[in-house]
Amino acid sequence: MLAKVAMIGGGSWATAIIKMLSNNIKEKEIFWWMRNTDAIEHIKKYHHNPNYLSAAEVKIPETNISDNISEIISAANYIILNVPAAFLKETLKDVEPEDFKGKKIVSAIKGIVPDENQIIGEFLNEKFQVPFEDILVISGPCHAEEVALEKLSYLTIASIDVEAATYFASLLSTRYIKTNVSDDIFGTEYAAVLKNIYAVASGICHGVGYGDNFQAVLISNAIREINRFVNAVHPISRDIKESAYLGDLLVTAYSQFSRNRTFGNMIGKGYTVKSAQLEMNMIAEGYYAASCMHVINKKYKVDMPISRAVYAVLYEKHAPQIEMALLTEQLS
Ligand SMILES: NC(=O)C1=CN([C@@H]2O[C@H](COP(=O)(O)OP(=O)(O)OC[C@H]3O[C@@H](n4cnc5c(N)ncnc54)[C@H](OP(=O)(O)O)[C@@H]3O)[C@@H](O)[C@H]2O)C=CC1
Ligand SMILES: O=C(CO)COP(=O)(O)O
Repeated sequence: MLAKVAMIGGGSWATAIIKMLSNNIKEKEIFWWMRNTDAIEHIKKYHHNPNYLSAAEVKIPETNISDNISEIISAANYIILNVPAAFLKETLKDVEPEDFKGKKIVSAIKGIVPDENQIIGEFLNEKFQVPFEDILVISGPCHAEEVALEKLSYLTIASIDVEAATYFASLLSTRYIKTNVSDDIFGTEYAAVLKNIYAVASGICHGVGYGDNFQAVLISNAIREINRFVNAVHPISRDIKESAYLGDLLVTAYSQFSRNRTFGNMIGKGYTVKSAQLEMNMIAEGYYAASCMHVINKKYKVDMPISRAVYAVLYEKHAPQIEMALLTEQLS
């Protein structure tokens, strides 16, 4: 059966995945939903997304592109959700559980749905009755900007249905994209959410003046926090050093392209949350995740000093300089 893939979202990661899908040689039909009608007209006319990855001139092929989400979802059998988690409920407000029935729903989102405090898989399962077997997750250390430049990158596709994950991975692989497959949807999602908080921490530390030596200690502690948390939520045998976990943490904490690190750096330098968000024009998921994880961890009570420190800076207005100094006393 010919794969029909729908992309829901019009940001940088959506644009990068559209590029992968269109550079991949397997025959497929691509459908694309975004809310911005001016961008839709621009893409139809000039084959570039005017607002995201525009500097790299990512070429968009002839695509079925529309702002009618129901039409786009009904046309496809693989639906990639790719808006920041904070906007997922609004994006899917006119979508019914019936619309997702019999389709594979792929989350490319690395975030938690606010208010619900659920990872995307749990949210889809509870609100749209999508069986867990029909949920796929795209993760791994991979910035959209490097995809645009065709720099070698590795993605992990996770699903309980490993055969579906393997097939979907085969639609993404290209000369510059290699893929791994995993069955750990819960660990993969939570690790991707948490690394955004640690990338914010990394940026804050850089912003207040800590150097590479401390950064290495921070990230060594961060991977242990991730390990403790995913083991508490979903205790299976996994190697936390795999690229979907440790690799994603490293790239987000260190890369010049990371939205979360950039956001944290501004906070460390004294910007308010509002002004940092306005300056960026892109979404740092770690900001929302810090609050959601604070709530979720009330249930699990995992020791997470870095996550707690980021929450204190972003939501309790603690001074970054003081909060990070207190944190240094808790790391080893
Ligand atoms: N960028 C990357 O390298 C990677 C991102 N991800 C994940 O992909 C997901 C999407 O992020 P990314 O593509 O980077 O996002 P961007 O910051 O590039 O784009 C933001 C997106 O959010 C939309 N948006 C902004 N405000 C609203 C709103 N109020 N209501 C509805 N939609 C809104 C924008 O639409 P509009 O343009 O119309 O304003 C745009 O589509 C995130 O979960 C991220 O963690 C995962 C791996 C890599
Ligand atoms: O998940 C990512 C890279 O793997 C993207 O991280 P940022 O949102 O911080 O850029």
